[in-house]
Amino acid sequence: MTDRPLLSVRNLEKHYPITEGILSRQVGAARAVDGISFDIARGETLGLVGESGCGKSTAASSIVRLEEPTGGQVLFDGGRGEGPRDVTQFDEAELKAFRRDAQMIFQDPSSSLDPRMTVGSSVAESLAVHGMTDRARRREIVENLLEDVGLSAGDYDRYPHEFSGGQKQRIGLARALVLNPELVIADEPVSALDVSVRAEILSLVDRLQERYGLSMLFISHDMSVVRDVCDRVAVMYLGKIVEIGETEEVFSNPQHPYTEALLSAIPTPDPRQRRKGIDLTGKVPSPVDPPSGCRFHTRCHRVIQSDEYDLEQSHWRSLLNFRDEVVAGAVDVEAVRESVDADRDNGGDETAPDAAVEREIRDDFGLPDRLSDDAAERRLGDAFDLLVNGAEAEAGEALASAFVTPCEESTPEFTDHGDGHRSACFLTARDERALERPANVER
Ligand SMILES: Nc1ncnc2c1ncn2[C@@H]1O[C@H](COP(=O)(O)OP(=O)(O)OP(=O)(O)O)[C@@H](O)[C@H]1O
Repeated sequence: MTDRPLLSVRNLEKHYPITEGILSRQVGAARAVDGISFDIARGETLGLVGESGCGKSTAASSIVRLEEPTGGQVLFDGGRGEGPRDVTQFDEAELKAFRRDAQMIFQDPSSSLDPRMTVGSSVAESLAVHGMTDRARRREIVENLLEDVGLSAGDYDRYPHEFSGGQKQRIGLARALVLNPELVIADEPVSALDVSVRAEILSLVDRLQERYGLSMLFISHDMSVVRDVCDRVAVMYLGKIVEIGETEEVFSNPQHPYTEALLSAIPTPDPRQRRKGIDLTGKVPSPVDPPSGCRFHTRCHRVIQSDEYDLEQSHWRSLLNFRDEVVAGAVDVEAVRESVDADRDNGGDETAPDAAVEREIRDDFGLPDRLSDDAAERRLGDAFDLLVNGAEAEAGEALASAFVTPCEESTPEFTDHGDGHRSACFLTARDERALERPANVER
């Protein structure tokens, strides 16, 4: 036994080429996993959480090389006493041996079960593939394992269709454990299951992890699931890890606004415990053209204000949303004008005055009729004058030069909060710097 982690992922990257034309010329790349690093200790469960599309599954399949990583290292320090070795450099034979030590569990257990094979033979199959020729011994191991996962030895000869979703996932667990792996990567193992059986499967995973001394990478989009089974959690957003730390610490003291937003989405029976309405609207942007700087800045409720202004935070967020939509040419002023006209029911001869159109657009974006900061209001007003007069591109330029957040200008580095808790956000970096200053220096 050593103190070295079982798995060390270093700057792992998976960029999918985007090609065009009959010659499949590469015109870009989807940076699904864009330089992530973490360790998993022996016997530890690390959760990898984030919304759909953040790159969690791609990270998992790149670690076990179901997909070929395009960069970085995956150092595995398995029990063969050879020390940490880089999975990304393994040849076929080494990869086969590694895949015995590192098993995956998927969201849909049916996908890995052959409907024409008894579940016992399905579970026993990999024993045969890896050289166990004694059929009776194989059967004995599998029958014991079926009992370990809460099924019975008698289930050996039954077929997948005879089992419920939860039972099939138990079979999935048995299949993953049959070769006595050191690492299990579980990709959303309970997401496809009825809520009523999720807790059972999660507590089974927890029990098996302890009993078999497994290290686990547990992938989920659901923070509440992660809390139950993980020692530490890594929060992933658009190909990057934005926060990592011990589960209790991350849950009680989240440092990254994205973590905060994910936590606020957990339903709690006690409304007093609910975190204040953080609106995680919209989808994760495309990894083909991720936002500059901090990738979360386009959705962040704490996006940092420019020093020039002092606005209510929600108005600053709205201003940036408005700016981005105008720059993207996505604000249809004429459609707004028509709808204002229709509402006024003025017979259609008179078009809505610009002021009414502006009010409607402000309303759509959650912008007040007048911003509290005079300088910001002046610049917003100027942009509206251009916009309602059909000069959309100029309005976009005016907004883009007037309203800029430091979050989009450079990429935040990790700040260390102690005990391995780290987050990559300018806000926390700024707070830490402020704390380091002597007390007599004004913040
Ligand atoms: N073969 C591919 N080619 C191009 N882009 C891809 C490919 N596979 C995945 N992606 C993109 O990579 C991003 C990450 O996808 P991934 O499935 O890893 O996310 P996820 O967090 O696991 O989400 P989900 O839970 O929905 O699977 C997505 O934007 C996805 O569209």
